[in-house]
Amino acid sequence: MVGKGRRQSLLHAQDDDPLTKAMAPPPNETEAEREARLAAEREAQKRSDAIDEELNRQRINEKKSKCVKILLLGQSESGKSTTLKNFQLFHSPRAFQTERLSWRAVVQLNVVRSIRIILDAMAEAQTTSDPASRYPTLTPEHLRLKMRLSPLQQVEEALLRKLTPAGSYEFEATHLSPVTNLPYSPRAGNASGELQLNSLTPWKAAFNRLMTSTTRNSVEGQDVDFNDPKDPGVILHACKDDIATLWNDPVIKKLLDMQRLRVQDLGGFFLDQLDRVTSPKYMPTDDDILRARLKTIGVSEHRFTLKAGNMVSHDWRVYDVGGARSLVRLPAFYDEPVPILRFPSSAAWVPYFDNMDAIIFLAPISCFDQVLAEDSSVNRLEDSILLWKSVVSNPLLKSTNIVLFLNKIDILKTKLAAGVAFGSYVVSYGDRPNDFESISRYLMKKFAGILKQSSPEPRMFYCHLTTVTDSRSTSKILTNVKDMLIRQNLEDGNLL
Ligand SMILES: Nc1nc2c(ncn2[C@@H]2O[C@H](COP(=O)(O)OP(=O)(O)OP(=O)(O)O)[C@@H](O)[C@H]2O)c(=O)[nH]1
Ligand SMILES: [Mg+2]
Repeated sequence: MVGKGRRQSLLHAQDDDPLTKAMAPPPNETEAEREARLAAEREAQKRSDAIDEELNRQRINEKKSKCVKILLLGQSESGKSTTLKNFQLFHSPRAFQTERLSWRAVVQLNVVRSIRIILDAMAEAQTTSDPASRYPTLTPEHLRLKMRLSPLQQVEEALLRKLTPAGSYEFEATHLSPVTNLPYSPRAGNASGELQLNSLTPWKAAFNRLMTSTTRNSVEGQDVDFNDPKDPGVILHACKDDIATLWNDPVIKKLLDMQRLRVQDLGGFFLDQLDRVTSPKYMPTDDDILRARLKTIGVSEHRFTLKAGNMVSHDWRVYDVGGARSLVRLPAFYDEPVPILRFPSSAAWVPYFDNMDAIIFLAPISCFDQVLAEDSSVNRLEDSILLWKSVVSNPLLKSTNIVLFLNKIDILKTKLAAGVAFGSYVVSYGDRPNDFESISRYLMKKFAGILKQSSPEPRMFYCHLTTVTDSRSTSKILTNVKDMLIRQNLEDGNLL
C-alpha cells in the first residue's frame, strides 16, 4: 500500500517523468499543429483498439478450442448415463457426494420396480387361460405375499409425487404406469414401468426437498430424517422380509424363467442386497449409484476440468442423451419435438454432432437375447448395430473420433456361463464356440468392419470391452480415452 505522503511524491515524480515530458504538446503549438497532432493520436488509438480487439478474439477462440467435447451415444439402457456418472465420480467427486441423497430415492424406486415386475408376472400366471402356458400354480401363501406387498404402491406414489409437481410437464417426464391401475394389473401402463429423468427437470433438488425434515441426521453434509414415518425407506424396511421371501421362492423363480424375465439382469437390480438397501439408515455407496437406473430423456451437458499428466487443465463437456426410441422435446431453443438418435442427420442434432472431439458409443453386447422395451419386434443387439451404422456413416461425423464401448460384459459372461447360446440368436455366428473370447472378438470385428466400410476417410477408432458399473476398470479406460484425446488435440494444435 502506498501512504498518502508517498503517493503525493509519486504524483509529483510523474510530472517530472521524461516520458510524460516527451509526450506533452510543445508549449508553442499552433492551432493547425494541434489539430494535426490530435488527428494522429486518434488514428493511433483506433489502430491500438483494433489490435486489442483482435487479441481478445484470439483469446476467446483459444478458450473455445481448449474445451474437449464428448457425446455419449447408444440405445436406451446401453450405459451412457452410467459412463457419465463415472466421469462425475472421478472428476467432480463433490457434486457426486451431494447427489447421494437423491440416488437413495432412485435405488428405492428401483427396488419397487423389481417387485412390480415379479407381481406382474404373478398376475399374468393368475389370469392366463391358456393351459399350454403350464405356469406353476400359485399357492394361497403366494397370494398373501402379493397382498402384503401392496403398500409398496404408496412408496412409489410418494416418491413420484414429491419428485415432480402433479400436472406439470416434468410429471409427464417421470411418471410410471398409472398408479390407479395398481395393485399390479398385468403389464399395466408404460411397458417398461421405468422411472425417467428429464434432463431439464430439477429432480435432484426435488428429491432433496423430499428427504429433508425436522429431526435430522447429517450424512456427508446432507440432511436426512431417518425416523420420519413418511420416509419411503420405512415402508420398504417393513416389507423387506416379504420381498425376500418372494424373490427367493422357487415357484416364483420358475415363473419368471418361463416368462423369460431375468430381473437380475435389468438395470437397477438390488434384490440381492435387500438387507442393506432397505436398512433404516441406508445411504447408497458409489457402486449403488452406478447401478441405479434412471432413464434419461432429452439432452444434458456436463462440465469438468480435466488434467492429463502435468499438462494444463482443460475444460471438458460431456453430453448425455436419452437413447429411447421416442419423441422427446429438446431444450427450449428447439421448437419441435424431434426423434432422438433415430435420425441422426436431423437438423436439430447438428449442433450436437458438429464440433465434437469424440463420440463414445455404447453397445450393450449382453443384450443379444433381448428385445427393445420400446418395440418387442426388434432384437437389442441388432438395434445397436443399426444405430452404430447410422452414426458412423453420418457425413457430419466423418472425421469425429470414435470410441466404442462393447458394454455389459459382466452380464454377457454370466449368460454364457448359464448356457445361453449366442449362436441361437445371432445366426451369422453359426456354431462357433460359445465362449466370451470368441464372441467378443467376433463382435469387435463386426463393429470395426462396419466403421471401416462407412468411413470415407480414415479416423481414430478405439474399442474397449467394458463393464461401466465397475468404477475401477472404467476409470482406467476413461483415463486412456482422456489422454488419447488430449494428445490428439495437442497434435492438431487445438490445445496449444
Ligand atoms: N451389470 C451391468 N449393468 C450395467 C452396465 N452398464 C450399465 N448398466 C446398468 O444398466 C442400466 C442402464 O444404464 P444407463 O446408463 O441408465 O443407460 P442409458 O444408456 O443412459 O439409457 P437411457 O437413459 O435410457 O438412454 C443402469 O441401471 C446401469 O447401472 C454394465 O456394464 N453391467
Ligand atoms: Mg441415460
